[in-house]
Amino acid sequence: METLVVEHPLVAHKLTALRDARTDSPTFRRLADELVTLLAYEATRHVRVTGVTVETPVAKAKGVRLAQPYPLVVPILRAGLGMLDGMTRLLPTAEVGFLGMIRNEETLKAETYATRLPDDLSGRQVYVVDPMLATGGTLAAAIRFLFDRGADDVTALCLLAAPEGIAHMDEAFAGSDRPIRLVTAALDERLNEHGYIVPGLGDAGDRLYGVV
Ligand SMILES: O=P(O)(O)OC[C@H]1O[C@H](OP(=O)(O)OP(=O)(O)O)[C@H](O)[C@@H]1O
Ligand SMILES: O=c1cc[nH]c(=O)[nH]1
Ligand SMILES: [Mg+2]
Repeated sequence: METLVVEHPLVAHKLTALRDARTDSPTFRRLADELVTLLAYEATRHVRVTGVTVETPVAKAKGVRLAQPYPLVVPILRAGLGMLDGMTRLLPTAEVGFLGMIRNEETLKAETYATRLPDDLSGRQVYVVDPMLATGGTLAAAIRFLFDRGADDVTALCLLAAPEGIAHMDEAFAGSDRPIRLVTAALDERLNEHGYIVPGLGDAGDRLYGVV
């Protein structure tokens, strides 16, 4: 997996405020949204475009527009929903599919409880959004699901990643001929004994939407 840690003072500033345990849910949601916009700029560097010519008021100009089929954005519920609006603001013509997944907090295995995606993703470029890459079990299962439906190019955007999760992804997709990219605002130190990212930001879903 090709990993990009976005190093930018505004990203670092917003991420620091996001990590702060005193940050309330409304502020957390706003910061997550703003961070996605900054990450999406880097994450869409490989978005497929096609050449076009337009007429300016002065002359013809060569340019590009997004190629069809348009990209698919897939938030992993629940926490990934906090990154959806920021992504579609930058890619307004993208379609949106949904994957509901929850990590069993005892086994740390990901369980899928909802899927709402096109059956055929052949030739589709997909952007998966989920704030946390911890053990990597959730993201690996999500990408397997997308590959099974034919997706041929996947970029994951997350706010925080753990080295263990990246290693898991590299192992799970070793030898895959389909590109997988990860764009993250930070690579943290490690996981703790409960599978939480350290220093992390706690449970992203709970901080966005409240404890369930
Ligand atoms: O890399 P992993 O070890 O699989 O963990 C990461 C997953 O955990 C969190 O979701 P969670 O299961 O808490 O669900 P939620 O979004 O409903 O809170 C997070 O949003 C990821 O989906
Ligand atoms: O640190 C973590 C790990 C998994 N899921 C979260 O929300 N936070
Ligand atoms: Mg959670």
